[in-house]
Amino acid sequence: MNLTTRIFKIIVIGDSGVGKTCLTYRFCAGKFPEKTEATIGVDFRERLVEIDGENIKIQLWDTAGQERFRKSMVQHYYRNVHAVVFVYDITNAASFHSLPAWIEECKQHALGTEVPRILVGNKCDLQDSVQVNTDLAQQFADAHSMPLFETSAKNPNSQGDRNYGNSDHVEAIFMTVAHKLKSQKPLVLSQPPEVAGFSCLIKGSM
Ligand SMILES: Nc1nc2c(ncn2[C@@H]2O[C@H](COP(=O)(O)OP(=O)(O)OP(=O)(O)O)[C@@H](O)[C@H]2O)c(=O)[nH]1
Repeated sequence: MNLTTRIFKIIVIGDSGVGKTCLTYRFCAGKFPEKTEATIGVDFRERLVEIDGENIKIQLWDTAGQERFRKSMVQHYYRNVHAVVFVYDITNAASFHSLPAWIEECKQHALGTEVPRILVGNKCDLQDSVQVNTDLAQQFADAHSMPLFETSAKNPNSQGDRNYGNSDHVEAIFMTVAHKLKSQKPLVLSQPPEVAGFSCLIKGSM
């Protein structure tokens, strides 16, 4: 019997308002939060999943998009990171144009190229307000060797131009990252098993 639980630390970064809190909440709590406030420092959510008979704890570090709320915490985000999720808002071109700066921040904190990265375009339910088309985002993703996912934390079943037909797409995105990490060589962090299911720390305002 396997008594250890591997922990995967995944940081979620991108401009303020792109939906990082909503995406992480969707994955950990299974729903869209009724109300969110700007993240201060970092919020931390986690969910226990089982992959191929092994317990995996997926820790999502929801980082503040606003510079003034990041400064003091930023060093902590980047310690022992297993994967990075870059998020932009498909209805906000500026959030897409900020991506190089977020990639640079990772580089500044010595995140190696071996750390898997994915790109997520959020808010696909708002198809009438698209400012970043899929082809442009795909070119960027290809140039940085990242897979691209377009989704909606609000309605993960939203039908967009392409790729959005899968049910609970947000779930599939984070599980894809977890599967990728599991297939890599064993990681050092482990801890005794906890109660089955998931636990989730959420902001007081929700
Ligand atoms: N329509 C729509 N709105 C969304 C979606 N995801 C988030 N939002 C809204 O976008 C706003 C910002 O969402 P947050 O999740 O707080 O954004 P954030 O990236 O965590 O922002 P910071 O904490 O400031 O970095 C909120 O009003 C959400 O309700 C989505 O998929 N669709």
